[in-house]
Amino acid sequence: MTDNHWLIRGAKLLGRHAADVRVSDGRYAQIGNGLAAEGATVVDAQGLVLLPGLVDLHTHLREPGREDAETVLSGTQAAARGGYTAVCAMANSQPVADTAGVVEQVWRLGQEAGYADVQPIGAVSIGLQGETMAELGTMNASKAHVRMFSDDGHCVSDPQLMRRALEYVKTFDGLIAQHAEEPRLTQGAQMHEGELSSRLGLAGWPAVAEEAIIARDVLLADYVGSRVHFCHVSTAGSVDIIAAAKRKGINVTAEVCPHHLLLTDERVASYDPVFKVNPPLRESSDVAALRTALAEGIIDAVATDHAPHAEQDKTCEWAHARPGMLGLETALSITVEALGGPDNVDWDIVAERCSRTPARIAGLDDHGHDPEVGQQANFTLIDPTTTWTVVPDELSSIARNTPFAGLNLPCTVQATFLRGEATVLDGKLTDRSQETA
Ligand SMILES: NC(=O)N[C@@H](CC(=O)O)C(=O)O
Ligand SMILES: [Zn+2]
Ligand SMILES: [Zn+2]
Repeated sequence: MTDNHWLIRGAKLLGRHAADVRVSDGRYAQIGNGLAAEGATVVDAQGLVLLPGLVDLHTHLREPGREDAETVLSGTQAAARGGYTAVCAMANSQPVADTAGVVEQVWRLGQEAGYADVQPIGAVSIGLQGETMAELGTMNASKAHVRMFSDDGHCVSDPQLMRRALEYVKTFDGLIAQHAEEPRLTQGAQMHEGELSSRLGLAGWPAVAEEAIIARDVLLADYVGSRVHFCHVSTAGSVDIIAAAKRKGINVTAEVCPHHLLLTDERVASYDPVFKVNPPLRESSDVAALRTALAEGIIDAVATDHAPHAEQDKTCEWAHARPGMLGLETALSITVEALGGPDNVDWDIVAERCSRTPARIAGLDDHGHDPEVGQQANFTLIDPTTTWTVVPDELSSIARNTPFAGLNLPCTVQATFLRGEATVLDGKLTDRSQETA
């Protein structure tokens, strides 16, 4: 059923004043008080907070290649339930998204599913091998309009390749999203290197392996005059380097993941591989520094690094388990928690870090806008007064590897609208199969 006219009644826009919002033919049509229903479907949004639809800079959708862990459909359904209207899909699929063909396929699958816009990220190097630059220009010129490139899962560790890639993307105002991990410093690494790794006898992944690459790439971005974005920043030392770079006016941006804002390496003591992730869970001093940096804007955005893994790749011995955890359906709740909880959070900062800024970084012009007549109606409605318990089997993702199982979290997503159509209503996915035939 197509429903083109909606009246959202009484939502608190950006958590501030309540207003009625009329949505017609995909766009905001009227914003005011006491608007008449006039044939529109009415959504009672009293007490709900309206935010621009969230935008994820870092999602692993696993299609093509590992549809047993996630598909574009299941991943974007998880996104919609998490309040997202757009996700950037990482390139480490099988085959790797290193050609126009693969990025166009992923883009089209997103459009067909109809739950969130999928913006493919292209690989920097062919096959993520870190040797030969992929055809960035061809991917940019394709229907998928790729502007962001990343070898995520791997670091672009060769400084010459990184330099050339930065030079190349500069020609079309693109950017490189770096997974900062000096591979020589993390060989065999199983967890954060610190007091606990020594005690548990697990090989360490030192903070300096991340910080050394971030420092190098800040210098390269400055030298080349191009843009670098740092994925999943996890240490206090990285925050210091990024802050210094920004003070100098160097064009760098950074994201932090919800799990790094909430969890520490102490979880590893359970040897439950659900807590294994790259970069690893760090120390409480890192968590504190990341929270402050996010609140202050030194870290620009929250990104999920949603990394679904099939049961057999996660429910095994720690050393053999794949790194990565689910994120899309829990990110908003954890961000609110990390920014002071539902009673104290500044919703404008949530909108900035989870929607406006990531949309700007990714170049998604129709996303990340506050309600304004004429803009595309991409938004989400959040109930800040409710809490929910994370039950893995109730998530929309195919995979089950959430590190937050059993946790009681603030805020529920009541509805999400993509281009003026509900993808989630009353907390449940809508049927989108008619929309996209
Ligand atoms: N974060 C992870 O631990 N894993 C990611 C890759 C990555 O983001 O580096 C994955 O693709 O599973
Ligand atoms: Zn990564
Ligand atoms: Zn990732």
